[in-house]
Amino acid sequence: MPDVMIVVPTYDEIEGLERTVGRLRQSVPHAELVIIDDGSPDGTGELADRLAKADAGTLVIHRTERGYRSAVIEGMRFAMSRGATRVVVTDADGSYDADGLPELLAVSQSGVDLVIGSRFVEGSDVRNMGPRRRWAAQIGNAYARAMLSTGVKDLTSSLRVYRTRILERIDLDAIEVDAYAFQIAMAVRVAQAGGTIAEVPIGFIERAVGSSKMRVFEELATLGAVTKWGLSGVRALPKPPR
Ligand SMILES: Nc1nc2c(ncn2[C@@H]2O[C@H](COP(=O)(O)OP(=O)(O)O[C@H]3O[C@H](CO)[C@@H](O)[C@H](O)[C@@H]3O)[C@@H](O)[C@H]2O)c(=O)[nH]1
Repeated sequence: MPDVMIVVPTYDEIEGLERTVGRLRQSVPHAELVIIDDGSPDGTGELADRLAKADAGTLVIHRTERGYRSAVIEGMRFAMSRGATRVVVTDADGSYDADGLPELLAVSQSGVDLVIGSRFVEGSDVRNMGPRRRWAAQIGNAYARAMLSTGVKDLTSSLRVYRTRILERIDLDAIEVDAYAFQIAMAVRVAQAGGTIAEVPIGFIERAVGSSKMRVFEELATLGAVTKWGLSGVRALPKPPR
């Protein structure tokens, strides 16, 4: 029974997947890793099968539906069904530095319900992020912080460690937003469920292989969702970590 399950959603990530999985498995060898692939046309699913065949700690779920949010939620549920106490979620392109994961897990082990690998706190090391994406992320995060009255600096980071005890208290089916807004919604839900949240600085290098699946409308949809939540009184005031 794994204590930690790493969830890696994939769609057309054939170029970077093997390296990313290798680095994650090396960084946290005691964890299991599950790739959730949505029938990628580029053969990512077949590559995932080969990686799983070569390594008992790597697993694959093939889906016929498509979507980041539903893939991550499926991975979370799979982790819970296998008895994991912590779920790591990260991207397949290797942009979030796997070397930082043990530190995130140590903070999680100390009892924090959601540990965010943060690009925007002191000590983080962000490279190659073009000005448009950097500004979109920073302005979006500043807006969300103000609207939701939270001090969390990187609400949209997708390198996270959740304790399953907090996921069990969240109605995952009730989350309707996807992409960046999904990341923010999860932080809000953790806070509303009484969970603690901490940020840990990480290394981040903007993807060098493959391409982003998120579209500009996702950024606009995120601003719309944050505005709606903020105006209706939703707050993401996490309990400070003990
Ligand atoms: N299974 C599955 N995986 C998907 C899908 N869409 C995207 N993914 C996977 O989800 C991860 C993130 O998608 P990207 O396309 O790399 O997103 P991004 O635009 O680079 O945005 C990333 O950074 C943001 C913060 O700046 C994050 O908020 C966002 O979640 C993501 O990590 C990648 O591993 C990608 O293959 C999908 O429909 N299905």
